Amino acid sequence: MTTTRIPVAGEGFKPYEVLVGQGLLQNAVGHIAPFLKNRRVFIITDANVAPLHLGPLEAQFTAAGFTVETLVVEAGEQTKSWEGLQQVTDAFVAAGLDRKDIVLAFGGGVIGDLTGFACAVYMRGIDFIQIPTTVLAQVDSSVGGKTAIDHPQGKNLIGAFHQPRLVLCDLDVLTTLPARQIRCGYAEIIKYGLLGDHAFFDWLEANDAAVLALEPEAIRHAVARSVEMKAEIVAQDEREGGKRALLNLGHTFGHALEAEVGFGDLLLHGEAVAIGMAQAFRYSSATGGCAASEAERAIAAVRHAGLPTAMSDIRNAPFDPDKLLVHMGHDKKAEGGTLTFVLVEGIGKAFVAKRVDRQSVHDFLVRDGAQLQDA
Ligand SMILES: NC(=O)c1ccc[n+]([C@@H]2O[C@H](COP(=O)([O-])OP(=O)(O)OC[C@H]3O[C@@H](n4cnc5c(N)ncnc54)[C@H](O)[C@@H]3O)[C@@H](O)[C@H]2O)c1
Ligand SMILES: O=C(O)C(=O)C[C@@H](O)[C@H](O)[C@H](O)COP(=O)(O)O
Ligand SMILES: [Zn+2]
Repeated sequence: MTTTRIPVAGEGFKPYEVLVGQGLLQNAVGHIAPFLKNRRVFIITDANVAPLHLGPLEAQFTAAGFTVETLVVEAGEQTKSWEGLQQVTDAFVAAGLDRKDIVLAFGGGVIGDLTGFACAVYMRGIDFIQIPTTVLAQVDSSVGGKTAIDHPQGKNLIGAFHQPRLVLCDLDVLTTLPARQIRCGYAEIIKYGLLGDHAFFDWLEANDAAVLALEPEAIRHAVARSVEMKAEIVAQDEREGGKRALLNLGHTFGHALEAEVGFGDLLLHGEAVAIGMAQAFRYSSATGGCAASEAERAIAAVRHAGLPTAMSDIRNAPFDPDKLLVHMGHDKKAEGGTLTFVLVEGIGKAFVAKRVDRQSVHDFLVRDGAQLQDA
């Protein structure tokens, strides 16, 4: 299989490439060495990835004469926190990293977001390279430079835009992922079809089983097409002044659910996005913007992949609509106290809707299964 190279270039940042293919990590030093100014690398990974994949990566750099230092953090969303950030930056200080050093974020989206943010603020900015090891991180979080930690009131509330210098998506590392995590990545993959590429959605409808089974050609196409779409949008609007918000389809609803359950294994990000996308289609259909048949088809495709599509699919449902609305008020797309949502006219036709009526969202949430606290 050949390696696909996708350029990411925009006005406000240094261009970089996303490499997608098999066996990339077997030549990690070859890909990464051109970016190293000091003869050392600092790797951040988590406690699940380390025993599975860290050894060969460290050994390669050591054999090539580089000093390798590694920090292994706890796995899971809870690590995208002030404590997680403190742990990482303390390790940078202890290692004496300087502005010529490069950090490797070796893990899923949690590691990429946390490492990227630590690199954005340490010494006011040092370089990092993304080596995403989950489907979700390969198709989405490793590309585009959004880095952050969570706040109890809202997802990714403390963060920075900080682009990586290179992204290495080695499809081979995905084979050790649990099925639930592959499905989470699929949620962000189908998001691209739903927001702006009907042909990709059609292809996914026909090939979801092959993608979820990580069949080589299917997963390669799914990752490459997703990255291509993200790169195209980020190139036009790195700081989310307009079009980039489309990548947030399902996230205003989904992030509120994640915050409400307290950011943990009960509801993973991809699952929250899956429910959120279904809600965006149902809300758009209920308010007359999208044909019911389109909404049904979109939601059926998400459900067919084994993803949740309703709040009642979450174990500790029901949710209080007022509490969800408080979280939505902390969404980064909100403006002057008004809510912004990504809504749809149909499959592949998402748009940004500003000043969405709060009461209509409240009523929708109740119809969609949220329950008033005193009811
Ligand atoms: N920055 C962005 O643009 C962006 C985009 C989408 C999502 N995100 C963020 O990404 C995070 C979710 O990322 P995620 O789904 O990758 O979660 P994650 O980083 O928690 O990884 C999921 C799980 O898989 C394990 N894992 C990782 N690689 C593995 C492998 N190869 N084999 C076996 N296990 C492995 C991890 O240890 C973890 O338990 C969320 O915090 C979300 O907000 C950010
Ligand atoms: O890259 C983007 O832009 C996205 O919105 C991608 C999302 O999948 C991702 O979850 C992102 O972290 C959400 O950003 P936020 O600004 O809503 O926190
Ligand atoms: Zn997301």
